[in-house]
Amino acid sequence: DDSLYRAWGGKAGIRAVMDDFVARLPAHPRIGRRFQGVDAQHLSSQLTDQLCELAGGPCQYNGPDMAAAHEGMGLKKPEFTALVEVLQEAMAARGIAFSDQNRMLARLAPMHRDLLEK
Ligand code: HEM
Repeated sequence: DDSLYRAWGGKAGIRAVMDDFVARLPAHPRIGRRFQGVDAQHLSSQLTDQLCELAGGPCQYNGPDMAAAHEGMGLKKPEFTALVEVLQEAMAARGIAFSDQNRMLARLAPMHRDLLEK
C-alpha cells in the first residue's frame, strides 16, 4: 500500500520535507547541538530513503540500523519529543495534511525503543 507515499508527493515530496527538517535542526535550542557539524545533505538523503520505505514507496534504506546510527549519543525521551516537534514544523511548512503527518509519525514512533538510551 503506497497511499502514504503518494500523499506525501512521492520521493521528491519526502525529500523536500526532509531538507526543510534537517535545515531546522541545528538551530533548535535543546537538540541543535547534536547536529552541529553533521552533513545535512547526507542526513536528508538517508532520512528520505527511510521515510520513503516506511511510507510504502519504492525505496530501500541502506544505512545503519537505528541503534547503531545513534550509539553513544545517550539520547533521552525529551530529545526524541523535541525532534518530532521540529518534524511537525517542517511537515506543516511543506503542506503535508495533518492526517498524513500523523500516519507517518505513527510509523516513526516505535523507533524510540531502538535509538534511546537503555
Ligand atoms: C524517529 C526518530 C529518528 C529517526 C528516524 C532517525 C534517523 C536517522 C538516520 C536515518 C540517520 C542517518 C544514519 C547514517 O546514515 O549514518 C540519523 C543520524 C543522526 N541522528 Fe537520528 N533519527 C531519529 C532520532 C534522532 C534524535 C532524537 C536525535 C537527537 C536529538 C538524533 C540525532 C542524530 C544525529 C546527530 C545523526 C547524525 C550522526 C552523524 O552523521 O554523525 N536522531 N538519524
